[in-house]
Amino acid sequence: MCWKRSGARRGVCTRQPAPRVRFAPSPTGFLHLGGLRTALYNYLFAKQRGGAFILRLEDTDRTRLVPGAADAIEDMLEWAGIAPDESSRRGGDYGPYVQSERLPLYSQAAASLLQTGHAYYCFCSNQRLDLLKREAQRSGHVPRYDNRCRQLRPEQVQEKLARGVPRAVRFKLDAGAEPFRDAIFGWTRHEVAAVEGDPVILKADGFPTYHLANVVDDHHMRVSHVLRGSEWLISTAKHLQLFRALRWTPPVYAHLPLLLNRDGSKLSKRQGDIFVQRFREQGVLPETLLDIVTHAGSGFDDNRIGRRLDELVREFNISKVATHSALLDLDKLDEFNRIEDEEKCAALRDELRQHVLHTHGSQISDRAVLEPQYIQRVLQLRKGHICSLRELLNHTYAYLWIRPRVTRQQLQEVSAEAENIVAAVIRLMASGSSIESTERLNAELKMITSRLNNTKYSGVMRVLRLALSAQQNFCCYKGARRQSRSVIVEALLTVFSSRPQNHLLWMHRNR
Ligand SMILES: Nc1ncnc2c1ncn2[C@@H]1O[C@H](COP(=O)(O)OP(=O)(O)OP(=O)(O)O)[C@@H](O)[C@H]1O
Repeated sequence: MCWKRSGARRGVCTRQPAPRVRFAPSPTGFLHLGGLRTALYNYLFAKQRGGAFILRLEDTDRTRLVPGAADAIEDMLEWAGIAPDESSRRGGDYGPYVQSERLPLYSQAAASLLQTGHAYYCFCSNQRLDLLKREAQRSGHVPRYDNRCRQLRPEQVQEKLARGVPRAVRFKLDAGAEPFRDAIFGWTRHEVAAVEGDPVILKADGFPTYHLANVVDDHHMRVSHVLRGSEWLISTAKHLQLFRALRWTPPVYAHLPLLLNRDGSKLSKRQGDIFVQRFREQGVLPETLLDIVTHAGSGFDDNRIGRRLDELVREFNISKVATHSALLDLDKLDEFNRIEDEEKCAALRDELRQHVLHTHGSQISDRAVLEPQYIQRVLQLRKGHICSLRELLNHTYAYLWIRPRVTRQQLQEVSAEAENIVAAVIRLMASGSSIESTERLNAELKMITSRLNNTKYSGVMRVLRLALSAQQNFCCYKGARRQSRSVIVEALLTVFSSRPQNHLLWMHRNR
């Protein structure tokens, strides 16, 4: 392999075929940040080598299915910019991409294992299995199946089958353990038969368990590399035994460290506050979430933030993925969540438009604020200042979308020259001068100030601030309460350059 970890035998780096990697969540809940990171690393690994990123839904645990979760998982991958190349939505040559639609493949594999003597029918009732479990717990042992049905003679099996006794299929675990080399954890060895009873691979309802379905699908979908959470490391010995028994070549395994909550517990679907969807609803930017999850872990030469997706693809280095789990630091969210470049702004336009419509809908009298150029302008001017799109919807920024309610009297209370200031600015706008930069606008406003009697630049700013926003102060971003003139100039510039019917003009006509 070209990406051997240190300690592994150095081999000749031969050209590898493009990898096929899969992200295989169960739709038992929505995508959370831990799942997002595992999906991202699969994506990065595939894209870096010109391979395919596959989404396979593991929905064999029918009791825990959450309606809508399957679609929502793919929606969130798309939103994060890491859409799969193959999935049930996108299609592909190796479908179906949902396990419940692949049942015949699992029955065939189970039948083949039964035939070659690697599996057997288990007729044990749930009551017996419960009893075993309770006895083990009472005596302080880890519960495990006692492999009783392994000992059934062929005629006993036939008799039970003929009577229609409910049965599962169990895989015969080999004693002993062959080591295998995990691409992240290095050489690993686990004597699974010493601690576990023979696992069920096909349940009485005809559905496979995770172990069989995983192996069968990875084989038939030609998955070359499995990058999954490290909670599966211990099961890998079992999966390799299944591959061997079925005479199939296993994929390369790479177990990724888990993302943990502050209290050290694994992020899980049962914890709504870390759902990707939740962050999206709060207006958090997709790039920010990718930053957060990559920053928490490892896999890069350095831990800088603000990488674009193509940079993540280029810079991802699987040999740098650590084996220890990482704590998720959501306090970093603000730091990460800045709109940094124009490319990202463009992608966010539609989303912001939806948010604006949703928040201010009926109050919007000036439809030009919904035009892409205007929204783009707002994003460009606010980039670097806001932490999330949602901030652009709170009252501080309402002036960007709806007309502020300010009366002539209120303006006059701020300055006796209010009337003249507004009139001069409106003349400037009407003159058709192209004012594209804050510097230029600043200069013009200073010029206006110099023509007024007894009014300082700060007085002009106060009037304009009130006229534009109905606010005495601008609080421009979380944690930084500023009354900065440049903010007023910027706001004015936004209104100036992109809104045909701007507030000042409107006020002038309707006072
Ligand atoms: N906290 C986590 N950190 C990193 N990867 C994770 C984390 N949780 C799950 N994964 C990985 O994401 C993939 C999809 O996981 P899955 O859909 O089973 O989510 P889950 O949170 O483990 O589910 P559940 O909470 O129901 O156990 C798996 O490869 C899994 O190992």
